[in-house]
Amino acid sequence: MTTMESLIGLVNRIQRACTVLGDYGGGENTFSSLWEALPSVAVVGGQSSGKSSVLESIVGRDFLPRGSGIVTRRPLVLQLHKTEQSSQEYAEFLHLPRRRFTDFAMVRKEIEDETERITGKTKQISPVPIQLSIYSPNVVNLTLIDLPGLTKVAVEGQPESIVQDIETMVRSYVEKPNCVILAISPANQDIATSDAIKLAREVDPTGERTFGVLTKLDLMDKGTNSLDVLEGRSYKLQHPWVGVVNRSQADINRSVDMIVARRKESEYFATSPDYGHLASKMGSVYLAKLLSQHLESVIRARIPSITSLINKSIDELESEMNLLGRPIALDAGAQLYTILELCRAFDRIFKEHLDGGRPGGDRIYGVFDHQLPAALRKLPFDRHLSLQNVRRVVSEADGYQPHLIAPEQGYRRLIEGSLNYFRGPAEASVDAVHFVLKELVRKSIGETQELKRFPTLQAEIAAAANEALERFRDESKKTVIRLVDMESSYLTVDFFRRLPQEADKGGNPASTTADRYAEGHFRRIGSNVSSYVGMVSETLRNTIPKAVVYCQVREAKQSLLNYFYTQLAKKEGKQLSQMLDEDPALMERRLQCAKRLELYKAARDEIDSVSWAR
Ligand SMILES: Nc1nc2c(ncn2[C@@H]2O[C@H](COP(=O)(O)OP(=O)(O)OP(=O)(O)O)[C@@H](O)[C@H]2O)c(=O)[nH]1
Repeated sequence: MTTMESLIGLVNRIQRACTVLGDYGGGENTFSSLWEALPSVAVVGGQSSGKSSVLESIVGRDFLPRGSGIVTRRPLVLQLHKTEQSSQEYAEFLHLPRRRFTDFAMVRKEIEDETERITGKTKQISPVPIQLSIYSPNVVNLTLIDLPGLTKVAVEGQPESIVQDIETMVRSYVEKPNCVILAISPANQDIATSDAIKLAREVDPTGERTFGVLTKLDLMDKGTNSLDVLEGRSYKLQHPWVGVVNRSQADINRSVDMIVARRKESEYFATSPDYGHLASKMGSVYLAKLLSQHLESVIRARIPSITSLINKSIDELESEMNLLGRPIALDAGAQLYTILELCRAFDRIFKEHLDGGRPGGDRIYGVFDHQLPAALRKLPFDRHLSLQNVRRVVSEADGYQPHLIAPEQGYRRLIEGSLNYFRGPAEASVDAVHFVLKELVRKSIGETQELKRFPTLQAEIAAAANEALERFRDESKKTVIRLVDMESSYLTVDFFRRLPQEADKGGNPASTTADRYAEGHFRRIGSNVSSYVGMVSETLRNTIPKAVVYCQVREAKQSLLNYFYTQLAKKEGKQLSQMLDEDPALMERRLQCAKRLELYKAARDEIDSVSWAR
């Protein structure tokens, strides 16, 4: 195989693989497009400019749909493969692998049918290409993309927007720097008004990648010629203009053979008084060779950047595949192992949140440092130990016999009443920490990359972790309530013994009985109780956090999933595989990544295997 054949063959193979994967440039696709990096030749021209005729004479076969209106409604990627002389000519569609078309009338029919399969009978256009390979001794290796003809008006049954839609589609091809533009203009029309040249001028102002083709030279008025165009004086391009003479409508109607038409075309130039001196550089056979050579040199120049795109894509895909993880094993043992691994991965992240490697654990300290003290400060002791209330409680406790020295019962009741208020903040601390832990579970599940693919297992782990947290919460509540109850069950005697004696304080030992019941007395009782309660509050402010950490935080760190593990051990293979039920979108993505990786690797091998003539 010559270098040229292998280079174009290389691009052809990569192109086919791209189409199979739905990569033909354009939006939606989340993968970088290899298609767009590949050089190609796009055929553009106004309606009836002779596009189909040029393509057919390059191929040496008629196989393109004909008719009035907009016939080409999907891009046709036409890959030409030169085969041994005298070998059988055939065509193959990518969407019908293994079916060889030897009858080119059937090829035409299939293009029509396949166009409609996507666009419906609505005469809409679609950017999804049809891919056709032709194997023939009469072609040169070349890939051409036939695009809908540029038009100015919509016709029967076609929406108004089609004019713009076609231009947009054609433009999307020709504006790519890798696209060689084959701009078809009819000779019997002023070149300045050519749709093809207008578009080419816009997207390729320097004319580096535009090949001008002038059709219908035979249809010019007698006595006029196109030498100004063909010799580059009317519109200058970097590449020489090529004139062609295709079959006329009458030839087509008489089904003049393409090979005969090619011969007639070369006779036309050879004997033409106007173009005779250009004969060797005119005609569709020459055009095909010129394009093939040019395409080859473009491909050669593009190979390094294609290679680096491929390598970059392979790296990206491989790291994505790593994130997506391997497909799951089928036997129960391996599945259990996988589940345990995933649980551990989650647990690790959860612990990092508590221990400070990740944020969130500090919010637990926030509960102890702010929420709890604030709640304790807000307890309504002022009201409970108001003069009025103290007087009421003490009197009620005394009954018919008022206390003589100190109101023992009254003190107890006031203290007990006060201590009851501590239940609220104690339970609230437990709940607050519970919610922090729950939130950390949620976060940790989200952050466990390995779990992303298993929504079912995610839900199971979340449920198990939350259940465990509930249990820890119940335990913790019991414990903090017990702390409060312990305070009421035995009062600190020393505190009261150390209180200054009533008599010492008054300064007047001869104080009257009336004095005893005076305001000052109750106020003192209130303030004594208040300082006792303050002392208890201080104690609880320190002990509640200890209880909460002991019952909830420490347990969560040590045994969040313990119960889940024992449940897991009892499960059967089927239940385990249900837990490892992957997100279908993810399975799809892995499949796509794998296919794409295969494509890129194959492309890389292809490139490696082509020996360069440097
Ligand atoms: N005499 C003569 N007729 C030509 C030549 N090129 C094209 N024609 C005729 O011009 C008409 C239009 O040619 P097509 O090849 O169908 O043009 P097209 O650009 O593909 O047209 P649409 O696909 O409909 O946009 C046909 O009747 C061809 O026979 C040529 O060089 N000489």
